[in-house]
Amino acid sequence: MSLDLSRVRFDRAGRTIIDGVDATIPAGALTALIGPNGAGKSTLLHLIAAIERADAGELALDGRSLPDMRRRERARVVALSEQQAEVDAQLTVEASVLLGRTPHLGAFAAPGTADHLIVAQSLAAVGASEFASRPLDSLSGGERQRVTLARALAQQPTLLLADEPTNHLDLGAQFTALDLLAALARDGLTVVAALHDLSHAAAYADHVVVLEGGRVVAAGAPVDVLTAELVERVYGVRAQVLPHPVTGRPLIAVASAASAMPAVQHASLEASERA
Ligand SMILES: Nc1ncnc2c1ncn2[C@@H]1O[C@H](COP(=O)(O)OP(=O)(O)OP(=O)(O)O)[C@@H](O)[C@H]1O
Repeated sequence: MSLDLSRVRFDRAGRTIIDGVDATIPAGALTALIGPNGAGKSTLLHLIAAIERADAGELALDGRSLPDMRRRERARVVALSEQQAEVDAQLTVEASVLLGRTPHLGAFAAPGTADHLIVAQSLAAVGASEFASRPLDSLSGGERQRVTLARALAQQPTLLLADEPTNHLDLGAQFTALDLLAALARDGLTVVAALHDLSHAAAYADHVVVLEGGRVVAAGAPVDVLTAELVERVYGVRAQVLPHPVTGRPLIAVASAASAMPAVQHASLEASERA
């Protein structure tokens, strides 16, 4: 299901955080949402998931307004994977992932065998089966991250939003999570992942949307968007974009963050060199 954002605006505390976002997120593809800290990535995911309501604009999934959908119906089609502080830390991993089934259960209905099977499959998909019976608050950051993604998978959405899904994960687990998201997209799921690692975005995304200051400053195929010029302009970092030796996808090699340093820092460096 394709997602269309049109002139989306969101203000908070007197500031415009999302400032007229227009974007088309392709169906059955992995879209990377990238941009510097504070660009508005998490906020935009919250607006799509209707956790927050936009002050203006439209957010539509296959032509249907997401904010206007009934909550329960929306929860059957959209899942947001983010590390949530509010989930009861005493819950077991299994019970927490089972919460993902809630939108699919009838009123007052208990989860059935099929729901437990989906939970087990979701835990297996993220490599979290072995800690299924442990309380959430006994998990490491990376283990918790996997459980968070498993809960979103258990929701069996058609649109999966993942906020920094590789956060806290070790190198192998990062690629396992990205492989999983890419495989889900190939199977028809529309995936939007906020990512910080541009090489991850380049390696895995079919489409990239770059946010800066609450605005879309570039969007398109990774090879067209992730240029050295864009990296320097948006992140203030000098980089070389090389072809990955195996995949040929862009690989962002950072040569220097010098252009990101404030002038005062240069001055103090020079002073310390003279001393
Ligand atoms: N409750 C709030 N009150 C005021 N400003 C807020 C609030 N929540 C977020 N913001 C501001 O909105 C802007 C966008 O924040 P958001 O978390 O969406 O950015 P992000 O791109 O996800 O950043 P990061 O990469 O650091 O996670 C930031 O400037 C942030 O300070």
